[in-house]
Amino acid sequence: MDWNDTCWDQVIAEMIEMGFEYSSIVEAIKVVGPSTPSAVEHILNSTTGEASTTQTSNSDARHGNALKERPLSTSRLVRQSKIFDHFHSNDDVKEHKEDLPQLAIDPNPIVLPEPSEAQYLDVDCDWEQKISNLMKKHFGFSSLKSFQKEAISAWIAHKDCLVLAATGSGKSLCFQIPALLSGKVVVVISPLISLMHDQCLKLTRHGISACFLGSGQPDNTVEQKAMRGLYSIVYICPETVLRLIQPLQTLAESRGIALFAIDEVHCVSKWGHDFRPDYRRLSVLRENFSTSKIKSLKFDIPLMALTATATKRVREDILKSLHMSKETKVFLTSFFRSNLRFMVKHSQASQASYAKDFHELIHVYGRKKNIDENEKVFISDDSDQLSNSSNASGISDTDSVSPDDMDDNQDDYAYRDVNIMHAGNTDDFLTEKELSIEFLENDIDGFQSVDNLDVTHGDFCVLPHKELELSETTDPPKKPEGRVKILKEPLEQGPTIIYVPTRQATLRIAKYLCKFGVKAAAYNAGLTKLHLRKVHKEFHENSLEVIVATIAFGMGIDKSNVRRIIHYGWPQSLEAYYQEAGRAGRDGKLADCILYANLASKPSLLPSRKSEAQKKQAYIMLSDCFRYGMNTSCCRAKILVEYFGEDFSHRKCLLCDVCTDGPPQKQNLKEEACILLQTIGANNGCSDSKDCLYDDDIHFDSNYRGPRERPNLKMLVGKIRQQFQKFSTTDELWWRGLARILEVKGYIREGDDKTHVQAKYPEPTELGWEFVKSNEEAFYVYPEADMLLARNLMNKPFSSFSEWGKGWADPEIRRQRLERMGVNRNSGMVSSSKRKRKRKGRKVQHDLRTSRGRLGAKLSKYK
Ligand SMILES: Nc1ncnc2c1ncn2[C@@H]1O[C@H](COP(=O)(O)OP(=O)(O)OP(=O)(O)O)[C@@H](O)[C@H]1O
Ligand SMILES: [Mg+2]
Repeated sequence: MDWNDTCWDQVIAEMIEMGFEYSSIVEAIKVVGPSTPSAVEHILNSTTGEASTTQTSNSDARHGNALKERPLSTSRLVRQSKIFDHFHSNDDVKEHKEDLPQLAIDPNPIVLPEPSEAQYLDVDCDWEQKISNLMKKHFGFSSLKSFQKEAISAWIAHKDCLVLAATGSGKSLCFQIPALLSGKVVVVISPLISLMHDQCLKLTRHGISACFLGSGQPDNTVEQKAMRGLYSIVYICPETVLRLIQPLQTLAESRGIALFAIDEVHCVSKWGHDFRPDYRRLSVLRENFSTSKIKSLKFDIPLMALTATATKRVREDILKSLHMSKETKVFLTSFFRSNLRFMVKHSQASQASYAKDFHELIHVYGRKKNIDENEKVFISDDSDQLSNSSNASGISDTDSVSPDDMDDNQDDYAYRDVNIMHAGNTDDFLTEKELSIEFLENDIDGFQSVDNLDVTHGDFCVLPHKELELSETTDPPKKPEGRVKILKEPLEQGPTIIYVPTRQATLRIAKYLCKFGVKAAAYNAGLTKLHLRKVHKEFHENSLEVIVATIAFGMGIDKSNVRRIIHYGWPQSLEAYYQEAGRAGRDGKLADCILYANLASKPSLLPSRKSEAQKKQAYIMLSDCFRYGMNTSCCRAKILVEYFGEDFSHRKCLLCDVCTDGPPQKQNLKEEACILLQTIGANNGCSDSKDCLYDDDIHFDSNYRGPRERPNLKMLVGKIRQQFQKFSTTDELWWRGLARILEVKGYIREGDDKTHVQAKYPEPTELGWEFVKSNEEAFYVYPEADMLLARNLMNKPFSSFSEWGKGWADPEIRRQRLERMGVNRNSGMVSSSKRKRKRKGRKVQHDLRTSRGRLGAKLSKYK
């Protein structure tokens, strides 16, 4: 035989993993040669479907019942074998060894406890050692992290489990190991095709057969093969699972399904940051893969749900929505990532601020000042495609914003990529082959020479985080030596991901960086899949330095050495922010997570088709994010992990900007707080405010009926400026910050029936009035980011608002302004829809005037 041994070994190893018998494999290879697909086809299509069974029975005699009950033919439905049926006994392996000395067979064959024992599995049992060997063989590391151990124990005990562990902590291993251990198929439900690609590539590289099914998989033979049990791990998008229930049931009865893993399971919940309605329908898994539905099953097929970002409410929703068992084990690990350095920086986050904000990046990566023609290709071709694709779908990045989705400020919003999988028809440039799993598998050749693709397997605890346990009262905190050393160390080399809210921004920033010799590329769902795949590949190969992406890039993407995650513009939630920031520093080394946001402007909700309840929730999440940005006094990592319900009360990260720069000086704002509360009360017709000093200069309808007629914060600040000389040049921004502090203290609340990122139509609470009346002299607080910003603005001759505040004394100016604000002396405030109509009318008039003007100018030429 002239085939070389390595080839043989590889094919045999792959096929044993798929669940085929050694003897059948050898027979098949003798006929078709050492090619896995051909050998698989041969076995499955062979008229001796029985042949394999016959051989199986021969080998059964040698291997015992365990192997006998592993079916190879889909036509033969047998009872679901136990998980342990698939572990080889020592004898089995010895026999294999004798037959095939060259084959790298696990020297420590797996012997698992009896199923009865497994119900109460002791983690010190031998199975851990077996897993360790498998891990060493496939992944190059040998010990499970404790949450992985627990999740696998739950699976062995046939229990459902919910795994909540930090980004990059190794959740995938929890469902990969069951595939290796049991010889059955693990079905992984995953939301993004890019993520499925990524994981399949990695698994294949580690010698584990895997495929993905879904809209991005044009090769329909892959689906058939998967349903016949030819892949150990099958990634499926939720829509496809719903379509494939029946074939999956057949698979469960033939080769067997070890587990349904629902990755990124926060997508199930409406209260999460990335709700996908199809995920919610995954309760079909419990209904259709239970002992009551499939008679040959002895246990319901376990569900394993995994995510890095789920609040308590989301967790509860997941358990309920997926109909997970009442005995579901919930494994919660720390969300804290001790090597991530969080920072927030004020920026317009627009083209005007690129030079200032990307100065450092250019310094790190840039090589030249002139545009290199080669580097232009990263973006130039696709910018045309982008405009085509967005026009074709009728969505322009900025046009699709609905005014209803806006809060006061309308800064960074636009159409946002929702899901690369649903991104429309951008496949035109891709051949079928290029999207097939075979192509993906071939792709790994390109990766093999790249050291860095294979992530290092560092735990995140490499930084001395024990030292983080500090007393909050130490002010300034004592910085332990280990941490100080880390702070002084420069960031190691590695790529950067910049997250932006719009597709246009991806292109603009990538282009800008390329100009300075940075190897940058844009990534958004409007670009062709060809481009996206190229970006992925180059990112993994380390030939790209910066990726400028929308949310389409990243979820679950595992690259060890990402050194910076920059968010350029407000994220929509802390869940999304932490999920994206979690791409950084997976090697355990120091990495930066910087949020550049316009701290002078409230973030807006991006347009989407959300129900009222969802929109309300989205505003709450946006508000949390806004407050994270405004915070100046609390460790950022603490805010983030506590957001997910973790107790971090006596700890600080000592890396973030707040920990390192320290909070600003506390200020006594008793007077200002009382004035604000009383002004609010006076304008809310509140009886407690009768003894206030302010006459109601802006006459709102005294018979106002509903909360919508309340003055908003901006107007209230106008009143304060007008009535108090000492505050006449203060900035609205500053008062906005104070109002937020009062809201957090419970002194004011939202008077509107809508949810806003902070109280927009504030009204005082009982507690607020008590505070005003109290004899407490002082009200010391840390000024928030917008207050500090306003203070800087006030150092200038006039801030925009102080200019605005100045004219209020003049009755005519006041009248005009009130009119512009939509306040009618007789009827109170006009409704927002009236205001909108008015604005529209004004715009039409303006357009008419300008076109008339232009026409006039043209005509005048001919006079
Ligand atoms: N027990 C372990 N020991 C060492 N490294 C591990 C271990 N388990 C997993 N890893 C490594 O951790 C890295 C991250 O794993 P994985 O992609 O599963 O993270 P994740 O928790 O799914 O993250 P995300 O939430 O971002 O999807 C992988 O490169 C993996 O090889
Ligand atoms: Mg993952």
